Amino acid sequence: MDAPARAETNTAAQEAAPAARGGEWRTLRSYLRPARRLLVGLFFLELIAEGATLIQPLVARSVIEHLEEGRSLLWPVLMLSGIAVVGMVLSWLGTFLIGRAGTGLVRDVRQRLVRRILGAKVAGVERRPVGDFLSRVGSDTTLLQATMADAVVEAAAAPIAILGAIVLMGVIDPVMLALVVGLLAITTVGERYALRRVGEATEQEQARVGSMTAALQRVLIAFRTVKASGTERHEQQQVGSQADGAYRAGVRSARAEAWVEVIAGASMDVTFLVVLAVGATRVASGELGIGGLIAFLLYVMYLREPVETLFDAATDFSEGLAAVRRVEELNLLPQEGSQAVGPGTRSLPRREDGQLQIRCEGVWFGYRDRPVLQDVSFTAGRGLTVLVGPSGAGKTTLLSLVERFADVDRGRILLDGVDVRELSRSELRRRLAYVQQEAPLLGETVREAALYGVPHPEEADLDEALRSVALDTWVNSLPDGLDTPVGERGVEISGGQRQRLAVARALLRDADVLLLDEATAQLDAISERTLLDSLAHQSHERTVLAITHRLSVAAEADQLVLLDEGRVRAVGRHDDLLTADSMYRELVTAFGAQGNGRPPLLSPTER
Ligand SMILES: Nc1ncnc2c1ncn2[C@@H]1O[C@H](COP(=O)(O)OP(=O)(O)OP(=O)(O)O)[C@@H](O)[C@H]1O
Repeated sequence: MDAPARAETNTAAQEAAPAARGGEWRTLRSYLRPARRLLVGLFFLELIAEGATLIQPLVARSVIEHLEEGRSLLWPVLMLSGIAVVGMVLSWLGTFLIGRAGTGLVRDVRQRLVRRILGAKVAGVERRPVGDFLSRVGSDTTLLQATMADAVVEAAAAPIAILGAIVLMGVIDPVMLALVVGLLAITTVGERYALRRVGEATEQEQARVGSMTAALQRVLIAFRTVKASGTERHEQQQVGSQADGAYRAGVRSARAEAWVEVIAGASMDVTFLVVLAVGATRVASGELGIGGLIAFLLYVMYLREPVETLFDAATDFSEGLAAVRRVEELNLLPQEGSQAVGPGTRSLPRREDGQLQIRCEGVWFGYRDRPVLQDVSFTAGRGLTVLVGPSGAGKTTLLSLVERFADVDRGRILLDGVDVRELSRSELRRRLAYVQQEAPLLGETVREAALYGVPHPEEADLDEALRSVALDTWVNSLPDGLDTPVGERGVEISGGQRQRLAVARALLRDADVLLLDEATAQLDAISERTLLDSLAHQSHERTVLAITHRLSVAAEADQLVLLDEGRVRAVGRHDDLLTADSMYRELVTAFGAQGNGRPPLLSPTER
């Protein structure tokens, strides 16, 4: 296997592995780093709130002692009220700030993920189902919010609150304290087991949600095909079975969470009853005052909250770490990087005549270990060069290599003598305009779609580009003209109009090279003719490299490159190939037989 192919396989293996397993805590810390000041502030706020609650039992003991001694209750009652008010204010502030920190954390993680996805290599992104990205960026990050900020602050403050209570309980009665600590320790063992189950089930649930989103996405993209094929029920079962899988994992998670809750609650209830029973005997034997017993019981009740907080935080962490693992897998997507490979970045001088020569020299390329292009060599200069050949011959792959969506395994692709790998990707892509096979539209209106990625949009250029793809009349007929919405996937316009709009966008980019991957495939014969005339005109000023199965385009070309099973079979003009190459003749005959509404490319005698 070639080195680049091996590198790609290795990266894929890395990705497939549970990416950040074991390193989740480090990752989590990196997520929290930007909010660390706020989190530290919240931690102290939490401590003050806990402190205020901690002294309540002592004040309560003092109320009882005041009552026993017949003294005024004014000060103790005022103190209790003051503590309650401070507690409420701090509680509001803490809840709000924790919520804000959580939302901020999710925003940061989402923005980082989107940056990583957009910077990733094309192969890495196209290998995954789209829905999988959506669920990781959407629902997994939401899970992080519920978990992290709350859990981090509260889990950090709770042990201190527990410690404070334990110290004060020790002051009141060390024997009963030993009892309480022993009981709490026993319950921790069961809780740890249940928590591990929560983490596993949550990860499975999120993975199933990802698969469900991906399945639904596929259905929505091919909605008409699904309807026309009558496969609604089948698809419903497919998506439904993923939803069912998520449900079953969710139930497992809920069961484990319920156990955590029960263990937390039971440990406190049992502790309270044991303290009450043992405390009563100690009061009876005079080892403890009644005020002391009441204060101790209040501390046991007080302990319930931080102990439950700790248990909840542990559950949240288990869920959150499962989300971290899934989010981190996307963060490991191999990145393109903007820099050129090799000794240094070169740049292409702007040419006055605005066209660049593309030269392929002995290009080899394979997906994993399967060769797709083999020793491909040809030169495309000013004018229209058309790549033709049977399906799967490697035409789209060749354009991908010019755009550097992937790099050649062997050989070189040169732009005006400069290896494309020695150019930064941004410089390279600035000089190219590319229309991909499906011609998807980005932008909400006709104007936005046409100007997408156009560096210096000018209204006059826009009008001209629309005219040259014969869309001007259509745009004028729209209710809001250029500002008419075109729908999420451009479904409110026809396939042909969408392709023409994509070509207009490519023309507007004013690039030196136009790369068109079946850009006329969805046009009717008359529209195709118009677009071809326009392209022929454009190609006097540019280098156009176009793929087509329509040989009406090929006949217009300055040069044809016939690819077959990844190899260049013939290069020349339509007439030359017609006489010299039997495969080309067969393709032309087959095309003529389909009837494209134009004069036949072969005369009856040639056939
Ligand atoms: N991302 C990929 N991973 C693995 N194999 C791929 C990938 N993309 C394309 N191939 C394979 O590479 C070969 C060439 O594909 P390519 O799309 O370049 O052909 P093409 O000539 O453009 O075909 P068509 O005319 O049908 O669009 C095909 O056998 C295809 O299955």
